[in-house]
Parts: sequence; structure tokens; C-alpha cells
Amino acid sequence: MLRGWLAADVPPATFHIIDPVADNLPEGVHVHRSSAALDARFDIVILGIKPQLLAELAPEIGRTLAPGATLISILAGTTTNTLSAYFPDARVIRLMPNLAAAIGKSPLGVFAPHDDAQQRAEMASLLAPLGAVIWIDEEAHMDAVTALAGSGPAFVYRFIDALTQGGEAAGLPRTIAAQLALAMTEGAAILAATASETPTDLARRVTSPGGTTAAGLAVLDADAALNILMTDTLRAARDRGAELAKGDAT
Ligand SMILES: NC(=O)C1=CN([C@@H]2O[C@H](COP(=O)(O)OP(=O)(O)OC[C@H]3O[C@@H](n4cnc5c(N)ncnc54)[C@H](OP(=O)(O)O)[C@@H]3O)[C@@H](O)[C@H]2O)C=CC1
Ligand SMILES: O=C(O)[C@@H]1CCC=N1
Repeated sequence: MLRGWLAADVPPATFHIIDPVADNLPEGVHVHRSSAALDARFDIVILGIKPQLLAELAPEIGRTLAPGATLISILAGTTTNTLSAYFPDARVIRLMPNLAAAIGKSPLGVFAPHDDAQQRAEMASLLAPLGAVIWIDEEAHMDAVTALAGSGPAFVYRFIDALTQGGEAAGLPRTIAAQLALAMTEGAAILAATASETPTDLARRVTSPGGTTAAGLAVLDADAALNILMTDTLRAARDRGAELAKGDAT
């Protein structure tokens, strides 16, 4: 997220990073190893610790909040009720970004318990450099949002790796297979994002009757195996969010 804002020319000195160990941070941001020695209080605090650390770190985090501050949590699972119990004076908002925030291409699922037009406008302006803001009306959906939008890049990267492996098994040198898998995925994703047709329509357009794509899809679609795998994958990720919300650190 920080890299996304800096790429959009937000001045680095705007940001105070509180992290005990983080290195390789962009030049010009303020870095603090803890909030203990920090006098300042902030109007906007973005919480990016592991959910399992919240109970331990809450007193320290609380000291960074100005009266009426906005606390934006990107923690998987952790509910606004839990956050509000730790930070009763803050305006709590949940946000689920992903790695592509660094290039302004993250879906940004946002849930706020006390939602209003002014807050939506403030969040839209704050988050615009990071990607597309998608308001989520029901907090119960945030674990599924996390599974699809937050964890999703890892699933796509696995698919790209599998394409590379498949290309290699089909006889290509690994480096060529890797290049083709990446460039093909990029083009297909951009086309799907910009075309008026649905992904299903686009797949149909690729598929010449009796051709190579049809032969491949016959395998990929058999027994709905990919759909079942994706359903199980997202369900596992979603349910882990619910476990984290209950404080499960295992
Ligand atoms: N990775 C992703 O793509 C996404 C992650 N998230 C959420 O972001 C959060 C962080 O995830 P992720 O970055 O992957 O995990 P990391 O473990 O990489 O990041 C957690 C960070 O918090 C630091 N930390 C530990 N103690 C303190 C402290 N006392 N004060 C301040 N910072 C501290 C950790 O330091 P240390 O390394 O020493 O533990 C670490 O740098 C999670 O809640 C996750 O659900 C949300 C969307 C996407
Ligand atoms: O793996 C996780 O728990 C976090 C949440 C979404 C992406 N990474």
C-alpha cells in the first residue's frame, strides 16, 4: 500500500511506519521501532499486524490514535466489534487489499459499520492510488472477500506456475514456458478486464470448433474439477479468517 501511494506521488514524509524490524523501506518515510517513544498522534492509522498479535499490541496501538481517529484494519478475520472493543474512540473501518496495491491494481474491499457518504468520499480519495474500491455491505462477507481478493493473488501465481510446468511437460524449455505463461496470463487478464464480453464469452471465442482449445478444455472442465478445487480453496481460506477472528493462532 505504501508503495502504491508513493508511486502516486504522495510525499514520503506523510507516512510514519511503526514496525520493530522492517527494513528496505522507501527513503523519506518516518520509521519508528515502536510507538513507545513516539509523541505524535495520528488521524488515520492503518493496522497491518498479524491478527494473532492484536491483543498483545492493542495498548501500544491505542497510544498512536488522535481523538476520533480513523483506524483502518487490513487484518484478516478480525471483526469491527473486536476492533472497537480495543479502540472504543476510533472510527473503525475494515479494508482488504492485496499485493497489487503497489501498482495501483488491487481490489479494495471496504466495510464500515457506520457508513455514510462523507466517509465513502474520504476513503475513495485515500484509496484511489491503490486500485478499485468495492464497498461491502455485510461484514459477514469480509472473510470471503479476504479469500478471493486478499489471498487470491497466491492462487493465481500457483496457476501460473502450473502453466509453466505444463508447458515444460509439453516439451518447452522451462524459461520459455515461464515467459509464455506469464505473458499469456497478463494479456488474458487485461483483455478480460477491458472487454465487454464475460470471461465465459471470451473462452468461447478462443475455442475453435474441433480445435486445440476444445481438446484442452475437455480435460480442464472434466467433472468440474477446477470449479470444485477453487470452491474448496476459497472455502478453506474464508474459514481460516473466521478462525483468526476467534483468536486461533495455530
Ligand atoms: N500479505 C498480504 O498480501 C495481505 C495481508 N493482509 C493482512 O496484513 C497483516 C499482515 O500480514 P503480512 O504482511 O502478510 O504479515 P507479516 O508477518 O509479513 O507482517 C506483519 C508485520 O507486523 C510486524 N510487527 C510485529 N510486531 C509488531 C509491533 N510490535 N509493532 C508493529 N509491527 C509489528 C511484523 O514484524 P515481525 O516480522 O517481527 O513479526 C511484520 O512486519 C495480516 O493481518 C494480514 O491478514 C491483508 C491483505 C493482504
Ligand atoms: O494470508 C493471509 O492471512 C493474508 C490475508 C490476505 C492475504 N494474506
